[in-house]
Amino acid sequence: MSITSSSPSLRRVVDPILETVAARNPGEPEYMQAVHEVLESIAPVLDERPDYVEAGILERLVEPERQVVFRVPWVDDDNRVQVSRGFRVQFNSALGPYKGGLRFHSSVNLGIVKFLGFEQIFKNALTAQGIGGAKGGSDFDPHGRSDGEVMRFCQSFMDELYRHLGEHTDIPAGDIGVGAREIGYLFGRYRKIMNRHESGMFTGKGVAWGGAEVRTEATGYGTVFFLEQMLERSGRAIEGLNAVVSGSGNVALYAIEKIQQLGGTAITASDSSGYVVDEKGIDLDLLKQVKEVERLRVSDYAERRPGAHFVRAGSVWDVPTDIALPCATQNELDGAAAATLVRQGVTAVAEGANMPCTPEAIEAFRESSVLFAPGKAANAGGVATSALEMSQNASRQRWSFADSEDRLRAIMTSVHDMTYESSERHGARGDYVIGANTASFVKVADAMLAQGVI
Ligand SMILES: NC(=O)C1=CN([C@@H]2O[C@H](COP(=O)(O)OP(=O)(O)OC[C@H]3O[C@@H](n4cnc5c(N)ncnc54)[C@H](O)[C@@H]3O)[C@@H](O)[C@H]2O)C=CC1
Ligand SMILES: O=C(O)CCC(=O)C(=O)O
Repeated sequence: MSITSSSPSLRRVVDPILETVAARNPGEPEYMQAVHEVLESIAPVLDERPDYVEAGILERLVEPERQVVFRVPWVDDDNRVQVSRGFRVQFNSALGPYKGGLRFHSSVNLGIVKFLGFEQIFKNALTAQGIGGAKGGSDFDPHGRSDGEVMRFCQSFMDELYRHLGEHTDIPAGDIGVGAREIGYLFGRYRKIMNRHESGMFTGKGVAWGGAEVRTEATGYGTVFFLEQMLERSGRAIEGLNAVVSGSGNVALYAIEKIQQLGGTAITASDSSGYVVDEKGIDLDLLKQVKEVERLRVSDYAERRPGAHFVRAGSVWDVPTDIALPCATQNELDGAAAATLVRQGVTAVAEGANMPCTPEAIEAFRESSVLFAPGKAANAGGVATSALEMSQNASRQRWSFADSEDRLRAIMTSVHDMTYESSERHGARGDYVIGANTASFVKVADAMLAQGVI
């Protein structure tokens, strides 16, 4: 269901907003895509709640509360000055302090950060952990850079960003290109500048210095927990099924781990150079060694693993599978790839990455009744566990791995149920896109309504 099938009066509400967003944010197709998806999904809510429209909730939602763009100068190993660009978009704090990751990748620009920040508002609402939405990052790419270069870049990045952060203001975490090493350097610089060990101002920290058990695993595990719930609702289970996974970073690795723990077989992993197929099931220890420790390519995995093969051309979505888990990056699974997956009998798709499926791909899954879990629901386990990290920091407690995993599983079950129930309530049972967008939008809109025009 989309608003395009709804009344002309609703189109009169949404179309001018989409036009304004397009005019105000030229050259930001990913941001437009994210806004379209949400606004086109919430027609049933707007129908019931004209007060949201009258209070200008939509117009306010699509305009970030604050956007910071800044220069990040740093010195490379050849003693040359490099200048990167830094971003933080503090999108919406109606539900709690700004919360969302930092991405370091050459493709990062303001539009990418805005699409991620916009998605984060709704994802964070679904976790029910009292966190607002934000995202940030830089066009600096850590790949191929020495530890010293990464450290100097992170320190310079924090030299500006620190003034916008704080445990009650804005709490960053990792995303593409920002893992344990980068978080260490960023946190260290903040601590030095502020002269205080403010644990709750960053999540994803090392467990020995304020980090939470399971945060590393949480996004991948959470995606699989959501998938498990979705399959269970239709009388199926992960056990015995094959999964095709894209990516080989944080989300992909731990999605693979949980699939294998639940009796499924994850048979692929990928990076920007190509993908590996390993019909016996990915050897996770080897993949972690190659990607996390040695920071090499998936082709190196294939070279060391008997029976696995590396494919440079084509797409990981060409591999026949029961389950597809896009865990790499935005728009990595398009309409043609979706058609191939459907033709080859895919049962369920869960987005570990943010917006990895194009609108055409989502439409193809809907038309074929493939179970489809949108990222803002399926990958909410990462940020939810970040909120658990903040709770532990505030109360100076430490929860065990098992306890933290139980809490993550309970949150993902609740995200699933909330999403499913909202899809039912809005006349689209089992459509998790409608369910996630309507359930989260209502939470944010109610908070904005209660807090007045600010
Ligand atoms: N880390 C987290 O807690 C969360 C991450 N996400 C999303 O999950 C996705 C992956 O993030 P992480 O695993 O954290 O990052 P990462 O940096 O650990 O891994 C990213 C992976 O994607 C691959 N990749 C990047 N660009 C690619 C391209 N153009 N083609 C093919 N592969 C490509 C990289 O090779 C790498 O394997 C992103 O969309 C991110 O926004 C979503 C929720 C939370
Ligand atoms: O853990 C966090 O604060 C943010 C994770 C994130 O960036 C995401 O959910 O996309």
